[in-house]
Amino acid sequence: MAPPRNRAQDAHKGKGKGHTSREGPNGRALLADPLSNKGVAFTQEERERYGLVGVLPPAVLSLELQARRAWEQLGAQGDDLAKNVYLEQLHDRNEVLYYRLLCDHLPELLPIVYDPTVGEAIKRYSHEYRRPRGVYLSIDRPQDVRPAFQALGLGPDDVDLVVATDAEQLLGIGDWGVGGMQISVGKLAVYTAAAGIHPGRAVPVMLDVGTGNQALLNDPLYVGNRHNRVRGEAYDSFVAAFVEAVGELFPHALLHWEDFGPGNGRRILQQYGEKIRTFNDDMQGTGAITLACVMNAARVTGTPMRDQRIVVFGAGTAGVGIADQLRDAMVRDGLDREEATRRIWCVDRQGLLRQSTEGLRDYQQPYARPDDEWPPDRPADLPSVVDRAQPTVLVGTSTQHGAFTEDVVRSMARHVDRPVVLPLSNPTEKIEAMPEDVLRWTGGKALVATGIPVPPVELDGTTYVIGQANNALLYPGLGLGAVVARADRITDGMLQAAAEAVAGLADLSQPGAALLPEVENLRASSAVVATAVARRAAEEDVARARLDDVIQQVQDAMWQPEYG
Ligand SMILES: NC(=O)c1ccc[n+]([C@@H]2O[C@H](COP(=O)([O-])OP(=O)(O)OC[C@H]3O[C@@H](n4cnc5c(N)ncnc54)[C@H](O)[C@@H]3O)[C@@H](O)[C@H]2O)c1
Ligand SMILES: O=C(O)C[C@H](O)C(=O)O
Ligand SMILES: [Mg+2]
Repeated sequence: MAPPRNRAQDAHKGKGKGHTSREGPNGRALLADPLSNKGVAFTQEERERYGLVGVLPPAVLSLELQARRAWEQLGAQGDDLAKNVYLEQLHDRNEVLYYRLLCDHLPELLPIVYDPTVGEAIKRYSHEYRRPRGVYLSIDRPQDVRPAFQALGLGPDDVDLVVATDAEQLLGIGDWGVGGMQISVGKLAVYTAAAGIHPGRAVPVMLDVGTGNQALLNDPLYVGNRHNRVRGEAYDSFVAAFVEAVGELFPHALLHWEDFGPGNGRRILQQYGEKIRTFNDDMQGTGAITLACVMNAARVTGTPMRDQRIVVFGAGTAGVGIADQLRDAMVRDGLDREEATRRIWCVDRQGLLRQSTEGLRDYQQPYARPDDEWPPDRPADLPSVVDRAQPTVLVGTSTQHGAFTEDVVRSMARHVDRPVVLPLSNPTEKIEAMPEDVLRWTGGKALVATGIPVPPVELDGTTYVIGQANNALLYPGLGLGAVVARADRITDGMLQAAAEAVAGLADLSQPGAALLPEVENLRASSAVVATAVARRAAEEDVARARLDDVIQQVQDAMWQPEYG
């Protein structure tokens, strides 16, 4: 898994001696190459060898001291968006230093490079724009898809991972066109910080098919395609050209789809999911992390999976992805598919989804309740559904801030002793309820996890740690496991193995314990998840790599933010 054109890493592996300009940039060009740049950490010998004499101030600093300086500079930034911009600039200058900072301060910096600040960075993309990062593909120039990847100068064995978005449904903030590049970049940063995916072997991609966001179309500074979203056949053949180019040029790469609209996202997965190494993070990653959460809640409450009653509010990409995985888990716990489906109530804009509901989408259909069970004249809004269905678990993937009102949560708590409340919408301004409120309304009885990071809540002498039910706790390990195993596909079994591994890492012994492992331990937990995923791939016969010592192979595959 040698990195392409990365002098710092080559040197680490003892291949760094005698480099000439033929093998990589020298002089000032070397400082401009973020994967090779060490800045003032270049030793005197390296400065002489690489044509850096007189280019740098004389002192040689260690990575630790550079990280201390960067941390100081970061602290001087005015707000979280400024911190995000600062970190992205560092990312563009010196990747080892960037990841060193990220790995050393994951709980503090994940919210800056990822959710929730990444939402702000997406919205401000064209205004904060400084440098490009990743591959931008335009639907107006499908002939450029292949040359754009070829221009990376990478060979067939050089890429492990491609993260792509078309930016139609970014987090809960909707369509932000080319600004969506920041979600591909942010997801990859998490892959590297959390699971050691090599930053030089991962490619963020923006599939610019236009935008329906009028404000962007009217903004003279907007740097994306200035037309409405293209749909239909042209869209599908653009996506097909992308999949084909990646498959041919980088045959071992895992293809991760992020923040597509529900129609396209599901269709793409149906088309390619069985054929290539690919997954949709919002449907499958979110489904699996939520399953981990519910499995642990079931441990705490003592209510087995098959007895759960689940209300999903917001039956879109994430909501139905979650419903699917919870249903399958109930089936594994002894129910038949029909019984399991009947234990899930999906509520969307139209209220409870019923067979007669107008505008039902195909992926919602399996969860539509029979009309004789819920007559058309019965109220079907969230409070009525909660009141009648008496759920043990309430999932929020609606983007509706405050939708889990005091009434709804109290009504749930009237029927179950320990209600499981999961307001998963991101970023902060979209969350269905804040954990502090949910805990207060239920006298500390609720088990809560959220998509965004939330500080612990103190209530009546107990500290409630809020697990972050964000796919970031799952997809890095899933991806690393698939890469190590060289899995042909991402199977349901691999997702299930990832969910079980994450669930098993949470310490549920204390009152107020989080339902999920702490972000602080994400690197260690991603390795455990990757090991479980790779093993399952081998069991299911989709692993192409020989896995003699999976634990060691996972460790060996994890890139460390260190200079060579
Ligand atoms: N925590 C996580 O890991 C995670 C992962 C994926 C998505 N999410 C969050 O989930 C939310 C939804 O994302 P998505 O990709 O599924 O989007 P989506 O557009 O596919 O789905 C949202 C659904 O909510 C419905 N909805 C909108 N307004 C509603 C209302 N007033 N009442 C009921 N339903 C309503 C929409 O009709 C749609 O079906 C976002 O905020 C996203 O950040 C969280
Ligand atoms: O990106 C995240 O933070 C989680 C999820 O993929 C989302 O779309 O909200
Ligand atoms: Mg997403």
